[in-house]
Amino acid sequence: MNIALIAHNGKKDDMVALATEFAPLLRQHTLMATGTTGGRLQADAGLAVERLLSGPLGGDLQIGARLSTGLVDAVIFLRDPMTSQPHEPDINALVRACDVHNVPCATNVATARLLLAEWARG
Ligand SMILES: O=C(CO)COP(=O)(O)O
Repeated sequence: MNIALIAHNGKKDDMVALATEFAPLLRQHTLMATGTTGGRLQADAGLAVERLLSGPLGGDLQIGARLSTGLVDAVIFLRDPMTSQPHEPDINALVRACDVHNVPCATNVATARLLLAEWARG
């Protein structure tokens, strides 16, 4: 599967912890991420990740465009609901694209865990 991983700054530590815990599973898939998230996943979780643009520079839109053409099978997007983002329209566009194309999109750690645990089950 092609999996997109994205985390806002306040959630990046949570993303690294989640990815580290599920690293054996994630290594079996093709991973992409927005720029800064991808850097953390490479450096701190030891994962091979394709890094796209940073979110505020269009990374969410890149992932949304791929997803809309069938190139993304699942999204883990740890959004920070306590911090407003300059690129809120891009974020909404990505989440909307997931709904339009019926692609699983976990926006918090609890849901991400359910998804990952289900994939780990096979
Ligand atoms: O802003 C983001 C998602 O909306 C994440 O971007 P970065 O991974 O570059 O911080």
